[in-house]
Amino acid sequence: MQLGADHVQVRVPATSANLGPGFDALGLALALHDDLDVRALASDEVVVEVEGEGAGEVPDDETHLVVRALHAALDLAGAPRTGLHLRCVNRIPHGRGLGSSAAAVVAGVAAARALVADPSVLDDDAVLGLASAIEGHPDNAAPAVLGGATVAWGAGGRGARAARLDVHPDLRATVLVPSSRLATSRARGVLPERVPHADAAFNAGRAALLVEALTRRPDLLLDATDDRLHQAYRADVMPSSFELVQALRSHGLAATVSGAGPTVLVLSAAADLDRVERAADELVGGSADWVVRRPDVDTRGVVARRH
Ligand SMILES: Nc1ncnc2c1ncn2[C@@H]1O[C@H](COP(=O)(O)OP(=O)(O)OP(=O)(O)O)[C@@H](O)[C@H]1O
Ligand SMILES: N[C@@H](CCO)C(=O)O
Repeated sequence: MQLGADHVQVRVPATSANLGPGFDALGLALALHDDLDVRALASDEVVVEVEGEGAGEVPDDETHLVVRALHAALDLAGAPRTGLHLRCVNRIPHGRGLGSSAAAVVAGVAAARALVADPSVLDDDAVLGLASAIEGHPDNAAPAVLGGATVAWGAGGRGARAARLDVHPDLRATVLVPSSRLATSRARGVLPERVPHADAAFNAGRAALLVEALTRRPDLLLDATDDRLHQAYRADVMPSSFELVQALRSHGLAATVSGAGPTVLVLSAAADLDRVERAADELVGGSADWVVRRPDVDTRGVVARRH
C-alpha cells in the first residue's frame, strides 16, 4: 500500500464517557475540538508542534500519542511509516475526563486513513478497533470516531464495536472543568473488584433508560443518569467533583462525573439551560478553580481531509 496524499487536516471532538450509569460503554461527542495539520515527509524525521493544551508537556518526537497512533495505523494498512510534520492546535484539556487521549489516538488513526492510497482498509470499525486497542477506552474512542452518542462494547476476538445514537435535538451539555487533573489510571485504581448485585442491576436499568432519555425523552435525564458503579468509589480522588455532582443533582439537574473525572457534565433539555447556568453560578461562580463551558453536541465525529 502506498500513500495517496502527503498533507491532511484533521478535526477531532472531545468526548464525555460513562454519562452516569453507562460505565465503560456510553459516550457523547462534544464540539470542543483539537485541530491537526499533518504532512508526510520524504525523510524519516518527526517534527511535532503543539499550541494550546499540552504545549510544552507532551513529547515532540515519535513517542507523541498522535504519531504513535498514526504509525500503528500505517502498519495496519500495510503502508510504509513516513517522517511527519505534525502541527496540533489543542483545545481539549488533558487529564480532565474529556477524552483528550482518545481524541489524540483517533486523530492519528484518521490522519493515516486520509494519507493512504486506499482509505477503505481503515473503515470506521478498524479505526475504532485500533484506537481502542491503543488507548484502552472504546467509550471515548467511539463518539470521537462516530459523533453523537455511542454505546461501545468489546466483542471478544473481534475487538471493540460501537452503535451510534442520534441524540435528541433538545439535548444540551454543560461542562464544569476544574483546574486540577486526574490521571485515568488513578481513577480506575480505586474501583472495587466486586460490586453488590443490586447495584449492578440498578445500573443496567438506568443505562437502558439513558438510551431513551438521550434520544427521545430528555425529561428522563435525571433518573437516567444515576449511577452506583463508579462515581461514589472515586469520591476520595476527586472530592470536589463528587460534591459538585451531588449538589447539582439535588437541584434536580442530571449531573455526572465526565469520564474518569474530574470534569463534571450536566445534561439537560434546552429549556432547562437557564436553571443549569444559575446552579453552576451558585456553586462555582467566581471560583478560579472551575471553568464552565457549554459545547454543542458534535454530530460528525472525527473529520480528516486531504489538503
Ligand atoms: N492531544 C494530545 N497529544 C499528545 N498526548 C496527549 C494528547 N491528549 C492527551 N495526551 C496524553 O494523555 C494524557 C491524558 O490522558 P488521560 O486518559 O489521563 O486523560 P483524558 O484522556 O484527558 O481523560 P479521560 O480519558 O478520562 O476522558 C495526557 O497527560 C497526555 O500524556
Ligand atoms: N470509562 C472510563 C473512561 C475513561 O476515560 C473510566 O471511567 O475509567
